[in-house]
Amino acid sequence: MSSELSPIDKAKFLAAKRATDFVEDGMRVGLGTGSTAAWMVRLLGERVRDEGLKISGVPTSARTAQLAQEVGIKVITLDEAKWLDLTIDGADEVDGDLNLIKGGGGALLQEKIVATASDRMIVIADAAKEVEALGAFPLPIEVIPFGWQTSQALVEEMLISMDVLGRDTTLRMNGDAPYVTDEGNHILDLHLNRIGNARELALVMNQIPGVVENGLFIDICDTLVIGHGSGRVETRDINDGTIEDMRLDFVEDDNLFRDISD
Ligand SMILES: O=C[C@H](O)[C@H](O)[C@H](O)COP(=O)(O)O
Repeated sequence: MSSELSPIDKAKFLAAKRATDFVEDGMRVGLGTGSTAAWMVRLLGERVRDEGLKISGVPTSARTAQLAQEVGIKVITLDEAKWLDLTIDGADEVDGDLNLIKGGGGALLQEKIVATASDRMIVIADAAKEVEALGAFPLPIEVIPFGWQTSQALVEEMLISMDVLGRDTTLRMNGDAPYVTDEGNHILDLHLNRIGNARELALVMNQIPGVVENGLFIDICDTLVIGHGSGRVETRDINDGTIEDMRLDFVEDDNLFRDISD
């Protein structure tokens, strides 16, 4: 079965596997969204089943909630958890300071709330997600449906006033209809190419009426786990500066690899 996995899927799996080592009995864990995070949820489900690991999971989307329940993780709400020990999530881009673009899968709002309410955020990714400067991946901006075109115009005006080079903004679609997030909102994707000052842009975007949240995660990620198709896994922690470089065996497990599509 593993031979059917592409190197990029192996990389995602291995990053997820290393990150689950940080999960301990009794923890309240934020469960991210996306194809990489889905591996992590499945691996935690294995540990719950095989080792009797006792954790409570706070999912960051309806689809992660469903997967977590399917694999036997106890699911609670953020309000029940109040504060989390750890959140593990994927990312669309990560720079050298561990700042991120997230929201390619539309879950940025819940993801940012959950990650911010955690003692530690671990991001898991394949090596292709590492960039020198954020922005090649379109930046998602979640807007409320009411007056979204006005919000879009205000976003574009703001980009001009900030001298941002790429200013093309598009409404994310789901077939013929606008994409709708779990919170009932829409998403504008900003095609910026390269973001000069991500910190400033993140603050400014959230001042625009109608904007609920943006996909820039600044100073939120503590630890980055990068997987490679070769089996190499790098773990970098921004707080203590540690870097770990290891190799993990890729273990075939039919149960694990079934139904991993997200
Ligand atoms: O909204 C989606 C999330 O931010 C994901 O974590 C992000 O898009 C990465 O997803 P994937 O692991 O599928 O590349």
